[in-house]
Amino acid sequence: MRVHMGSDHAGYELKNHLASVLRADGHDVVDHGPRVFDPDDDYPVFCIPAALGVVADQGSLGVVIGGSGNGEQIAANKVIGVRAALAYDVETAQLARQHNDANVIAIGARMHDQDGATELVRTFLATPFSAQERHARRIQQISAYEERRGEEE
Ligand SMILES: O=C(CO)[C@H](O)[C@H](O)COP(=O)(O)O
Repeated sequence: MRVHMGSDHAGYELKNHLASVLRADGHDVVDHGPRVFDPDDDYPVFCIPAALGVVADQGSLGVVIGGSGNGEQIAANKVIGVRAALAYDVETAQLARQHNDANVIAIGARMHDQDGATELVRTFLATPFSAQERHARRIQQISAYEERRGEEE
């Protein structure tokens, strides 16, 4: 599977670690940066391109990483077609796929050790959407809102 990744300085080390783990697992990783560690860099610069990469690349998934994962999730969710979920344990990583058909996972590098974060990402990538009618219906309601965004409610 192709995996689009982006982070900021706080997620830089974990992003690089995950990129090599996922490549070893057989995934095709596209690294949207940062390419070098800069303690003053900003997550939207890298996480929005990663999210755009997911939307432009059908069947791919995304991983965005920062200190908490919050801003990275917010930035990714501004891209139309992205459903980014902040996963903080294995169950939220699973549910993000099963119930929400999330196409981007956000991870807080300051909240987990490398092995813990790796488990969350592997779980996310390996879990399919349940396709249950009630979940598909709710996702469709979000997509419909996205399409009419800016129009009067
Ligand atoms: O998690 C994040 C956004 O939600 C950022 O990684 C975090 O805010 C960066 O903090 P600092 O610039 O103090 O290292």
